[in-house]
Amino acid sequence: MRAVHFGAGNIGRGFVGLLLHRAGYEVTFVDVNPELIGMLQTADAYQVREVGPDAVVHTVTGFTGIDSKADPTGAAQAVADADVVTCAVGPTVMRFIAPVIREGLALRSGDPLVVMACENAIGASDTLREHVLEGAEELAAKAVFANTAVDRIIPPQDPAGLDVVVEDFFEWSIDRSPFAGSGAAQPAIPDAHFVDDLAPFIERKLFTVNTGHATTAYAGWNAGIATIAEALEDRAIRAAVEAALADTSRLLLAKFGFDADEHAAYVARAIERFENPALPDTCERIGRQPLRKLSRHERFVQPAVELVERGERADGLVAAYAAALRFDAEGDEQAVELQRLLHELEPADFVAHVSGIETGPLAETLAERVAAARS
Ligand SMILES: NC(=O)c1ccc[n+]([C@@H]2O[C@H](COP(=O)([O-])OP(=O)(O)OC[C@H]3O[C@@H](n4cnc5c(N)ncnc54)[C@H](O)[C@@H]3O)[C@@H](O)[C@H]2O)c1
Ligand SMILES: O=P(O)(O)OC[C@@H](O)[C@@H](O)[C@H](O)[C@H](O)CO
Repeated sequence: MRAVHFGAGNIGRGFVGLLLHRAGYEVTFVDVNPELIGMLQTADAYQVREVGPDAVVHTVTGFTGIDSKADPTGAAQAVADADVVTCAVGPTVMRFIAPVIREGLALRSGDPLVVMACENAIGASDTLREHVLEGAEELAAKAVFANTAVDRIIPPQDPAGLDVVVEDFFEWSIDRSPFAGSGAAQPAIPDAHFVDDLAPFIERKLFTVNTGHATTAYAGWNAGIATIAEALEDRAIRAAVEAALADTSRLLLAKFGFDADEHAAYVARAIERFENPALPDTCERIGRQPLRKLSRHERFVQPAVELVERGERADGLVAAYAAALRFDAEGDEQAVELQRLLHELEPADFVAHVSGIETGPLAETLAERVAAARS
């Protein structure tokens, strides 16, 4: 069985590539980083080293790499020949891999290709599908796109090698509904979890792990703290994280009917995972791409909108949004753009442009926070 995975970074090598290898796939990693691809082409194996109480060291073999910038035709042919295509390139990068997948589908014959985006975003595979089929609707029957939710904290790695250090926790939930009647079999990936309805899984993950993570990161950054674990030692920061997660918990319990105790345990486990002392993760990585994180369907604004629609307050999320406005990491293009927009746009225009809310009490509250962050 052959898999092509776009994005040979942390999640690519340390999570999706590993689970596909364990499922028996030969994995071709496609990336645009020539050094990384060179290592993937010459190495026979790399290790995924878990840290934590249930830690295991995994050895991944049977892979290769293709640089899609240098060899777009080779990458498209690999897609054409694959059983499964996955990606973990970042939600904003999916549109750049779409032409390669489109070209691969055009070359393909036989069963429909299974495509699964493994990004932190609701409906990422649907978004990828739109990009792939743009101007090429005739290819629609050649692929089945299934949404997924991926969860494993993987901090920045040593770029000189392929080995990856990861937490021992992982969860890969995949929507099984697109496979029914599609002509493509549900892939056999024993470490993944196929579900009939992905919404509770992706929303619980994004609005707990990622909301809590981002709240910690922005508060930590503003306090001059480098790591997530250190930030959580600060009582005020921990209280801010708890307030944001109290908001999302109210929403998730009301929306999906989760058991309250089980959800409280899920939240507590997420915070424990952030604190893992063996896995130093930075406020800069977790805060990366703040414009994406402040956008309409992301970890702060989406749950806040839904709470307000239900007649509830979202003060913890609003405070986290306000903290994010001060994220000014110099090496992060979106942080630079955020600071430009913050100072050039009127507050209400900033909220409309960045977060997609134009009117109503939440728009007004967020605009007040934007005005405060400008001064
Ligand atoms: N790291 C984590 O803890 C974690 C956990 C769950 C989900 N995710 C999600 O996984 C995705 C990837 O995150 P990551 O941490 O692995 O990032 P990363 O930066 O480590 O890896 C991304 C890789 O994509 C490659 N890339 C960029 N443009 C490309 C293109 N046009 N074609 C092919 N490859 C390209 C980069 O060179 C890089 O190797 C994101 O959506 C992220 O939100 C990350
Ligand atoms: O990847 P992002 O930028 O969407 O979010 C940063 C982190 O919160 C994220 O990578 C987590 O580590 C991950 O989602 C855990 O599963």
